[in-house]
Amino acid sequence: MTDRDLLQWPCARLLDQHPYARDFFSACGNPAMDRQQTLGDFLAGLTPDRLDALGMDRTTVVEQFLAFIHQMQRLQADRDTAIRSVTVVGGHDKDGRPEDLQVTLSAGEMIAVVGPTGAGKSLLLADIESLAQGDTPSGRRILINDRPPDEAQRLSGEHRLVAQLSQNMNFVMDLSAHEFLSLHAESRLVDNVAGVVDQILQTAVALAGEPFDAKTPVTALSGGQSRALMIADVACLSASPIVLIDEIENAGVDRRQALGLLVKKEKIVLMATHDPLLALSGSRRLVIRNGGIDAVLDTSDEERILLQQLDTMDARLTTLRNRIRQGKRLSLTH
Ligand SMILES: Nc1ncnc2c1ncn2[C@@H]1O[C@H](COP(=O)(O)OP(=O)(O)OP(=O)(O)O)[C@@H](O)[C@H]1O
Repeated sequence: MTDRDLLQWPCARLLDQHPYARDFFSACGNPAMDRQQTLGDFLAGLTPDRLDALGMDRTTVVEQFLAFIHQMQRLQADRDTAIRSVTVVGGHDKDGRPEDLQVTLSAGEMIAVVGPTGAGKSLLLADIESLAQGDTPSGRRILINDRPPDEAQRLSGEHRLVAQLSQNMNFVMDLSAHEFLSLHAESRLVDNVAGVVDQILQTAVALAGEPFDAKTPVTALSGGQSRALMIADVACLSASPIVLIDEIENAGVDRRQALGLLVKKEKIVLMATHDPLLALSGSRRLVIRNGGIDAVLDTSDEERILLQQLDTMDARLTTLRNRIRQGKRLSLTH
């Protein structure tokens, strides 16, 4: 069916199948409607006064109506495909022994990925990023909302499911932070580009150890500032529901605040880290050994109490770090 076929539908059928069309009619001032009349006849019958009030000619009203229905259908389709869960179906470890488990991660959850160097943490993140289907060295399969992703989801560039924040961040464009974010916001077709850009900048400055100006070229940002900018960008602008973070501890950002931001946006956050503060902030941690998920540890009550103590220690360390940065002396009391 083409959009234009809608014009032949009786209004009753239209309202039944597209109830939101009522909003459009009420914007037209709810003119009297015969439910058996076709939509085309109804729109053709709008009086010149009504068209004047709408500020559109007859052709534009029809185009606007069809565009409105199309947009609403797209929004609904996006909502229906919202990511509620990601499931990792075990493959095998480096020796080919079966990885006999299935782990489901839910929206709004932060999960740490831990294990010694070379254990296979990055490969697990890469498996999720590529929505592996038994076609990577681990043989794992990834399910989205309990089902294998369709080919379009795997290949789509427009609706990327996964955003990856890697340790090495190199900007190659010579733009200011403000110009860079504006370009991104425009490409995402957001309504209020200036407002969104301001929000990202404020968040990034709050996250970064060292504040920076919107006019700073992105190539002049420090490692920590770049990461802060990208975390704020992913949280505020990216539609990707899954965020993979490969180590964050040396980034010089307020790390827990950064994670809280992503989790609040109902994203699924997976992070390779050995920092106890971050690992215990998650609901669970996946322990990787010899290429396989060896255990899934829930954060225990005792660990949550420990996390509060770590928070206090971290706050003290941050104060000391700031005093060092400001060239001050340290003392036993502050
Ligand atoms: N299940 C597996 N089967 C076969 N090869 C694997 C498996 N898991 C990991 N590998 C391989 O082992 C190597 C090390 O893995 P990876 O880089 O993921 O480790 P890592 O834990 O991220 O290491 P680091 O902490 O040093 O970054 C890679 O070449 C990876 O492809």
